[in-house]
Amino acid sequence: MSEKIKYLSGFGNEFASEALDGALPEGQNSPQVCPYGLYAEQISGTAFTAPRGFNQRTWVYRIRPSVSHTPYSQATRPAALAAEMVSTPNQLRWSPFKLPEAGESVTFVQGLKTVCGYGDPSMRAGIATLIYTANANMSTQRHSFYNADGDMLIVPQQGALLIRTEMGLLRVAPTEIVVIPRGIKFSVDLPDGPSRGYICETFDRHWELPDLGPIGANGLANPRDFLHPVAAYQDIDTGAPFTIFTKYQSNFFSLQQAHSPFDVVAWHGNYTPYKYDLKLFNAVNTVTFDHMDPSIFTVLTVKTGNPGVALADFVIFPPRWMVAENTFRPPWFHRNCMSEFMGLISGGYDAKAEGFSPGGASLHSAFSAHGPDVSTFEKASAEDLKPIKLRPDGLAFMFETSLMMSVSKWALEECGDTLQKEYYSVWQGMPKKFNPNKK
Ligand SMILES: O=C(O)Cc1cc(O)ccc1O
Ligand SMILES: [Fe+2]
Repeated sequence: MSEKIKYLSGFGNEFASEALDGALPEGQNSPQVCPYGLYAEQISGTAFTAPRGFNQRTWVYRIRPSVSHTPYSQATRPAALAAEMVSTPNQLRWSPFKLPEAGESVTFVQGLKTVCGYGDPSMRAGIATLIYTANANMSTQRHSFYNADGDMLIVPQQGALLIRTEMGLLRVAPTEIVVIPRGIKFSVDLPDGPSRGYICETFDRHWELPDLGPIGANGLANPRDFLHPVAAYQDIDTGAPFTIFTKYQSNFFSLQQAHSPFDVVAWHGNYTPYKYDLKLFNAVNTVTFDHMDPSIFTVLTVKTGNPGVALADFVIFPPRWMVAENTFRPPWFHRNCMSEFMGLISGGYDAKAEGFSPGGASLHSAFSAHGPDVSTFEKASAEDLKPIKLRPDGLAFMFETSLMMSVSKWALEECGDTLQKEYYSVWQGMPKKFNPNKK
């Protein structure tokens, strides 16, 4: 795969793409006979009757209709995916999640592990935070996957992902993210070898750009920087069968078919995977004083019906200038009704002097206190407040949810010493500074 992959840019657009000239029917979706003998198929990502501004569907024109397959059968679910969950309000932190051992072969789907979450995809309510660690290509095994339960916002931390989807190809490297909406089939290869990353799975609605309010018409993640695939099809119906895995009601099923599921020659619509490079995020923040709420760094959001309350916010902490005067610049001590899962793509993070490493994670659940560790507090209370460029190599992110998440048994017990049992100690020994005689 050496040639450059092409993309269509925009957010929420009606796109149209054809890999063969004239493969898209003109002026209608389902003609009596489609060009080139293709089958027309609609993929609906919202209810047929969703209001226009929310309605998402794509028409695909494919070599065979998706329904030409043998029955689904129960498949083995990856052991740490959607398994047993435990309730705990403890502040938790994990060292970098371990990559597969050299002798193991683990694909992206086989390497999915639930860290925390809450809800039920059957009720279309909830969220899950997953980690993937993988070292094997899905395409060589003719494996693909679709998630009937939720959209997946994938944050690669180590290694690029070459993702073949029904709508075409995407290459997604660390600093980029990709959203695969529910129901869309995809297969992941690992051109850089062993790979790791984070996933926010949302069981309701879809990701949107946040409103900008007084910021105005531009800023944060700009719509034109979101990239969608162009049609690219495989016409393969010989050799080994193709296996499609699906997660459906948190269970795993698989089906087999004799032809490639990536046989879409043309498509049009607004229900497609897309990627975005976080380096293009146009950060906005204070130019006077005080540390702003992290919502100022929201890249994408999944709303609830409750105004301003997100099922999930995807927030980043990018390299940026810090200029606030007379201000404690790192994140303050706080307790939040929302739950905060954080990951680190590269570099470091301004609230923690050490222990929060790229490929690791932390969870600060509803109302569990957290904030700067002792050494960060001491340093930031004494530092000279000249303008500084904060961590040119640092890229942290947060999945913030209004739900109270449980934590998987795997993340609490089975991932071994990855869980930092002494995390609480970073806040022990905060010196008493109070002196009623000195203001
Ligand atoms: O807890 C964290 O580190 C995330 C966070 C960052 C910030 O700048 C303000 C609040 C907040 O929860
Ligand atoms: Fe926080």
